Amino acid sequence: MSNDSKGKLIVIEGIDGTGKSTQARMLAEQLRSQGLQVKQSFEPTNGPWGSKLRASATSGRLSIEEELELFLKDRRQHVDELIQPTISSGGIVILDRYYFSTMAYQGARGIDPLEIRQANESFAPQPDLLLILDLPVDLALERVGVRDGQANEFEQRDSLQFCRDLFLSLQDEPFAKLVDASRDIDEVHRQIMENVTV
Ligand SMILES: Nc1ncnc2c1ncn2[C@@H]1O[C@H](COP(=O)(O)OP(=O)(O)O)[C@@H](O)[C@H]1O
Ligand SMILES: Cc1cn([C@H]2C[C@H](O)[C@@H](COP(=O)(O)OP(=O)(O)O)O2)c(=O)[nH]c1=O
Repeated sequence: MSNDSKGKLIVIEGIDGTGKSTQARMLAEQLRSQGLQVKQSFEPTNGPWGSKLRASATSGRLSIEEELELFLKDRRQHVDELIQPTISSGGIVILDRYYFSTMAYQGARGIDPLEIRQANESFAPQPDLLLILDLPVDLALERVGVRDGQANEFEQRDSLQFCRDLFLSLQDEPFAKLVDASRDIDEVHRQIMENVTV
């Protein structure tokens, strides 16, 4: 589904620990300082389906079928209630994770990423800009480890490698930009701003 609304959808993707939340916050602040209407959001959301998914990350992983169904339900609600209304009214949405994470993380569990993409794009608008924050898995785990004390079910090394490779496979998409997330926070922000023409 192409995004032909007046506003802009900016998506930040990358494995856990690449700095998505940090950069999403800095980008939103920068664009708001330029007088733009910006909504920052993330997936899984804090809605009913997203909350169930978050709980499962530590209480015990759901079956791949249940997990995929919940991510699709969470995203449909997110598109209907926040994403589409905001960009249709000319606003900017900055997302910390979107359906590319589903392609990566549920792809790592054996579902065909292309099928996941097609299922999502039947209702979810493609982004105007996809920022892929790239970082070696070991470096990312070091950052997450420091923050969470231990990696959760989603953050096992081999599946993170699959996810990193999946994200990298998207860099040739017309809307994608690869960002070296190993640089310091301000340098990563500078790289991102180079790609965000308002
Ligand atoms: N460029 C960076 N260099 C070093 N540490 C970073 C950088 N960006 C973020 N961090 C730190 O790494 C951890 C994960 O950052 P976060 O933005 O939550 O990543 P994500 O949302 O991708 O999981 C946090 O402790 C954060 O302060
Ligand atoms: C959006 C999305 C996230 N996830 C996973 C990635 C995260 O490890 C986990 C929880 O997301 P999140 O709370 O955003 O973790 P983090 O802040 O570390 O990014 O959900 C999927 O498996 N599929 C998806 O479609």
